[in-house]
Amino acid sequence: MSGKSTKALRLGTRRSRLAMAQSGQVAEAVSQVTGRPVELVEITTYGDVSREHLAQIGGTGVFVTALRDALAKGEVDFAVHSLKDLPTTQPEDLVLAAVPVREDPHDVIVARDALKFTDLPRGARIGTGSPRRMAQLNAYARSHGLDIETVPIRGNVDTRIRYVHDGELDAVVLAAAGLSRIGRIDEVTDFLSIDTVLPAPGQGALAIECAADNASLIAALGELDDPFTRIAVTAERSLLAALEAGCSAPVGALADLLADGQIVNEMRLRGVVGTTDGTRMVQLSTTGPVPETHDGAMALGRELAAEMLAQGAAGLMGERAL
Ligand SMILES: NCc1[nH]cc(CCC(=O)O)c1CC(=O)O
Repeated sequence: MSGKSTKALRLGTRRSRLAMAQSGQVAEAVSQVTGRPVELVEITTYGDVSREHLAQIGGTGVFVTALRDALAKGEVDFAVHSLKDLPTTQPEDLVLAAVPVREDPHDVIVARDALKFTDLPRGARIGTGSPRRMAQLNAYARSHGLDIETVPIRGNVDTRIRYVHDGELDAVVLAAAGLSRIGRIDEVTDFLSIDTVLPAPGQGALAIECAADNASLIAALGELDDPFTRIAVTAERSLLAALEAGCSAPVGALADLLADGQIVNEMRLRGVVGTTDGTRMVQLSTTGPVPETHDGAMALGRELAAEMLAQGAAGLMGERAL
C-alpha cells in the first residue's frame, strides 16, 4: 500500500443477501475501473428491521434512507440501490453516478411442483406484497377464468421462497433480477410475460449513488453507466413521478427498444395502473424516437402519465395513501 490511489473506497450496503450480492458485484466492477480496493460497509435500514407490511410502513424509500444518511455524513463513499426501490425525487447533495446495464426486468413465479402461473389449481394462494403484482395477476385471472387468491407477504427473497417450500403458499412472485443476483434463478417455474405483468419502474436495474461534490468519483463510477438503461429507467420513473405515485403504488412501467432488423430506431414506453383486486386497469403505451436527452426521457414519461390520468388512473391508486 502506498499513496492515496490505493486507498479503499467504502461502499455502503444493506445486509440482505440480495443487497450483499449486488453490492459485491458492483464492488468488483468499481475496483476494476478505479484500480482501488472497495470495502463493504454494512448498514441496517428501517425496511430491514420492521415486521410491518411494506405498504403499511408507508412512504417510499424505506430501504434507502439509512444508506443516504451514511453517504451524506461521509461515512461511506458510494452506495448501490435497486433502482425500483429509489424514490423519484433526488436529494440535491447526491447523484446517481451510474445506472449499469439492466438485468432481465421480468417478474417470475416460484411455484410448488414446477407449476406455471396458468396451471395453478382453483383457489391457489399466490404470495406477493406488491399492489402492482396483485393488481395485474388478479386482472389476468379475472379475464382468463383463473381462480387465484393473492396473499400479502413480505420479507427478503429467501423468506418468500420458503413460504412455497413450507407448503404455506402455492406460489410467490419475485423479480427475475433479484433471483439471478443471489444465484437462485433455477428455482423459477414460470417467467410472467410483460403483457401479463408489467414490471415496476426501474426493475432489474441498479443505481450507484455518491456525493454530488465528489467529481473524481462521479467520473470514475460513470464508466459503469449504460446510457440506454439510464434513458429507459428515466422515462419509467418520470411516469411514476407524474402519476404522483411511490414505489409501493400499483404502477408498472417498462421502456424498451424496438428494432427494425439490426437497426434500433424506436423506444416504446408501456404503463399500467390498476386496483389491487384487478377489477379496473388503465394500461397504455407510446412509441417514438429514442429520446436523446434526460429531458426527452422525462417528457416521454410525463406524456404517457398525462394520458393515463385522463383515463382515470388517479382513481385507481388508493393504495398510495397507505
Ligand atoms: N422490493 C424488493 C426488491 N427490490 C429489488 C428487487 C429485485 C431486484 C430488482 O428488481 O432490481 C426486490 C425483490 C423482488 O421484487 O423480488
